[in-house]
Amino acid sequence: MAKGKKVTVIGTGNFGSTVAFILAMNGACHNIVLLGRNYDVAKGKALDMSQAANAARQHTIVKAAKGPEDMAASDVVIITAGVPRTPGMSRDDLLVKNAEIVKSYAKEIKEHAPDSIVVVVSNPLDVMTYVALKYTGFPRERVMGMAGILDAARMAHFIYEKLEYGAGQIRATVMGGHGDTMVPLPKFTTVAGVPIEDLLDSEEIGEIVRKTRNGGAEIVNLLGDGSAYYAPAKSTTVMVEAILKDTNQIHSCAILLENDYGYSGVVSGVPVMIGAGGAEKVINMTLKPLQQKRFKNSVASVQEMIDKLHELDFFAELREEKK
Ligand SMILES: NC(=O)C1=CN([C@@H]2O[C@H](COP(=O)(O)OP(=O)(O)OC[C@H]3O[C@@H](n4cnc5c(N)ncnc54)[C@H](O)[C@@H]3O)[C@@H](O)[C@H]2O)C=CC1
Ligand SMILES: O=C([O-])CC(=O)C(=O)O
Repeated sequence: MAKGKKVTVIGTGNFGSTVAFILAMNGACHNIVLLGRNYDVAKGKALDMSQAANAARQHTIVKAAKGPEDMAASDVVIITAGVPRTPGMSRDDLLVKNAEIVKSYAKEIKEHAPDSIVVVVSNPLDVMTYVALKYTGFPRERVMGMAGILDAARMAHFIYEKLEYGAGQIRATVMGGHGDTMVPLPKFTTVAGVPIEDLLDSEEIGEIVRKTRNGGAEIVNLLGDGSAYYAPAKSTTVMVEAILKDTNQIHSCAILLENDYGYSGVVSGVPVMIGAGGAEKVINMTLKPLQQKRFKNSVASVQEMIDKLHELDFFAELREEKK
């Protein structure tokens, strides 16, 4: 257990509750704070999770926040508040509504947990990470979005479905934005070190890439009234534990690009070394021309949404602050 460590989870819906529950079950930290819109619901869930931690022989304490000030001294703050999509919608359709929600919480984090590392999960993920970055004013190392670990886990699942062996040994890589233009990278994907191109033909790999891109929508269509949360929550705890335990592991995360892969000023998913300081280093891999083209396309779709927010004068408050 990371002694004395504190994690605040904002949003007590499916994603927020599940991520907090997994952290409590793993004994990843001493204190978890649930900050939701309804105090009684947050308190009920916090009590339930604290009792589960006892059953699991962990001494993590989960508490409900009475207000945003209770996130003070958090090492990590996870933003899960936001509306999920329903069948027929794309993640991008959530842009304006969720940008307002993430902005309001980013301002609270800036005020009450100024030294924390922020992990964003609300969708559309890359733009929400950008919004959190701007409205906390934190350096890029301390504001990351979670998606690449989830998308890679989905790709690994689809590879296993096809191969019927290698479960737990599949290392998939997905870069780019967490949307329809994400970039699964079969060339950087192996099973126990064996490249998947030696195990599957190009048609089979093409099908895996398509299924990975559609992985979130497939679950949205099946659930009918919300989106996936078990794999997303587990993937988020991988990032949070890498921070709390200072592992220096490399994971694909959404981060502000600053002269990375030829881009600056836009958020996208790239391999990042994660440690106690957050995103301590962006790993620049050499992409082939087709991979570069797909990454460019993905970056452009995130940039379009950032531009749309600028058109709506969403960042006006920041201009006022600077004056
Ligand atoms: N990054 C990723 O890979 C993934 C991202 N997501 C995203 O995570 C977010 C949360 O998903 P779920 O927990 O499943 O949804 P949910 O509907 O179960 O919970 C949403 C939470 O946001 C809060 N919320 C909603 N409107 C709010 C408002 N106006 N102000 C303050 N809080 C508000 C709700 O009170 C609730 O706590 C969604 O935006 C979803 O698209 C979901 C899965 C994967
Ligand atoms: O599909 C969605 O809307 C939720 C999400 O981001 C995912 O599960 O990948």
